[in-house]
Amino acid sequence: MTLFGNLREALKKAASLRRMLERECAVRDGSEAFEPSGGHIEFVDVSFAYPEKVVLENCNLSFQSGKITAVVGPSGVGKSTILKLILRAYDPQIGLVKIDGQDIRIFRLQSLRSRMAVMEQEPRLFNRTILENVKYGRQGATDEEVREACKKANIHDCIMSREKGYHEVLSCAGSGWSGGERQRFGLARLFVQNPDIIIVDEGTSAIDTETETQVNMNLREWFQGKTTILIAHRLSSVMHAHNILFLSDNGQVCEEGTHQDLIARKGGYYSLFQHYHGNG
Ligand SMILES: Nc1ncnc2c1ncn2[C@@H]1O[C@H](COP(=O)(O)OP(=O)(O)OP(=O)(O)O)[C@@H](O)[C@H]1O
Repeated sequence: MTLFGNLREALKKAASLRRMLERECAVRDGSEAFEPSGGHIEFVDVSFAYPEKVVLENCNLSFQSGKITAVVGPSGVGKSTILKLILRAYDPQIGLVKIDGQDIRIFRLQSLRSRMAVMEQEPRLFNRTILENVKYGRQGATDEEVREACKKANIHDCIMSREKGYHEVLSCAGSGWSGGERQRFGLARLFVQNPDIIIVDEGTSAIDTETETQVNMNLREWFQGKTTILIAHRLSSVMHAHNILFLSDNGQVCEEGTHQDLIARKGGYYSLFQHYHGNG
């Protein structure tokens, strides 16, 4: 590309980012406290476009309360956009996102987001003690709650084997701890927060495949009874979901069911799975 071509592209991106930020400010705060009763999430006839691109058109989705739903589909189909709409980074131009039957726009943003968590597979760490890093999940959490969360996240013994235990100060990069261990700090933080709705976006994952598979295999156990959305950019893990939504262009659900259902159907999901794994 020529220098002018590059410049034009850069300016286009900057303009698009500015418009996006303007739109983000345009998300209006609601007035009601968010008190989910089950956390059943629905997209009702949702259409959504970024300034230069229509992503979802008349999209209808259902995420059952207390279950793991995986969202799968080709790259660029709108998987991450779906989670941005649930978190209200944006509002759809047409249609509704509902939780337990209520339009999520009525809720205070802070209240809504405090009951949801995006599981960060490479969590942000702070130059503070382990105790403080985990307490970041919920203001006011006690030391005992942190310890319980770390036990559940299977990192307690590892912390206790260190000289300063929970008082060891972490570096922002978490140096001296493995990717899997850092991921477990994030998990402990999430247990402390105890949200009703959990979003796992594999796109943010910088961990190795083995750790990732381990994480996804444990989702059922860790988040039993919580509405969990697994945005699956790769297919290594969706077998463990209670339901899989396989999306085609513009967010249409073209196949839905368990991994076994969709493999037996020998449709688009099956082909994608074959493509990644060589055999079904
Ligand atoms: N902020 C944005 N502004 C403009 N277009 C965007 C923006 N974010 C995403 N897009 C475009 O919208 C489409 C859907 O993006 P999204 O990230 O939701 O897809 P995805 O299914 O999660 O993709 P992948 O599996 O590759 O991560 C893509 O074509 C993407 O280029």
